[in-house]
Amino acid sequence: MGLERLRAQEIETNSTEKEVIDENEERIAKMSSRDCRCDEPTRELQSNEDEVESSAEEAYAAWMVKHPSALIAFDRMMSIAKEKMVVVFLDYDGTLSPIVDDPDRAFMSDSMRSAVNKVAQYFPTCIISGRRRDKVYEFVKLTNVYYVGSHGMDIMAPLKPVDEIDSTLHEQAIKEKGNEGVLFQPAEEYLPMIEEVYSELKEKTKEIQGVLIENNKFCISVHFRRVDEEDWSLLENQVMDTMKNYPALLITRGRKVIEIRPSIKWDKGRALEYLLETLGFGNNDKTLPLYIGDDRTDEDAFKILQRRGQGYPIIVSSVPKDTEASYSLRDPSEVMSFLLHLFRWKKDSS
Ligand SMILES: O=P(O)(O)OC[C@H]1O[C@H](O[C@H]2O[C@H](CO)[C@@H](O)[C@H](O)[C@H]2O)[C@H](O)[C@@H](O)[C@@H]1O
Repeated sequence: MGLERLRAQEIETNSTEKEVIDENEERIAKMSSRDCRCDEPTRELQSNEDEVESSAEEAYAAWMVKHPSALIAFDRMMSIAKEKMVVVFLDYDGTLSPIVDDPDRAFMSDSMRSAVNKVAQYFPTCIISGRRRDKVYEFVKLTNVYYVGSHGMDIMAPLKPVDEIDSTLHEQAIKEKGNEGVLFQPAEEYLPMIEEVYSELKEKTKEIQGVLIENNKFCISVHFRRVDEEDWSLLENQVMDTMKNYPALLITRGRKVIEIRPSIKWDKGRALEYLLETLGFGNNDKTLPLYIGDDRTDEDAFKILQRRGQGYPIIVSSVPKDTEASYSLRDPSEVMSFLLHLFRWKKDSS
């Protein structure tokens, strides 16, 4: 059973990992016994706060019927994986690191880094982020994973194959694409325009307290998490006003962020597909891609997996959300538990 495996794994994990696993285990045990708790007689004097919390929990539980926990369903999910190559795709913000106020301080914990590293020892692993690729590397600092930045528009697969498993196809890809590794930047021609818009936006919004414009190379993030709510519409108007002059760029929304990017038909989903095909993991019968992400842009990747009927799209969310994902994890700590689970599953079976 999944939880037993988590327990057995404690011997090999450090204390922070163990605390996270304990907490998740307790939470999952509660979820599993939720039906019993619903049958308990309602206490007469329940505070409003308790009521709000319990209705939120009920809504979440109802949502989870459609998007079951990937921790609880782990054994079932992996029952088809034995003869296949699992390929792991991970979003960064909100998936490997918690959401924080300052985007420059969205650090990954050492225990999460260790979990990703363990997984990457066994499976080709790729981090796909909206951020610029070098920034994600600065946070993650692992040399055994692939990095994709700018919402899929900046792909770099390293020269050194991830473990021996994918070496033949990977080497072939390197041979075809050149010595620098597999570099693919479908929006290269937009670079000067992105630089121009970045400078204009910085200038235009400089009077608004708390705004942060992040240059993500092929995309721009306009953060308003630290902007006073009463200034949100002013900021929005200024962004829209600037963007009127750039019809070749597209505006999308993320978590307290307005994102600007080239309006080409390319996104995290296309990048996922490109990597699967280019690196030789495209065959449905032989590979099982897992994609874990929390944001709207990750939905593009979820859709691709659904369309291909291949692998598992897993959403990270602690609230019910409209999603194409089949499974869910509540937060980055559950992501870490899932990754350790995956590592242990492979270690045990090899
Ligand atoms: O694709 P991702 O790796 O999830 O990147 C999406 C955006 O993430 C970052 O912004 C978000 O996280 C910040 C740090 O926790 C938070 O302050 C912000 O409000 C969130 O929107 C990143 O800064 C953006 O550039 C990425 O596009």
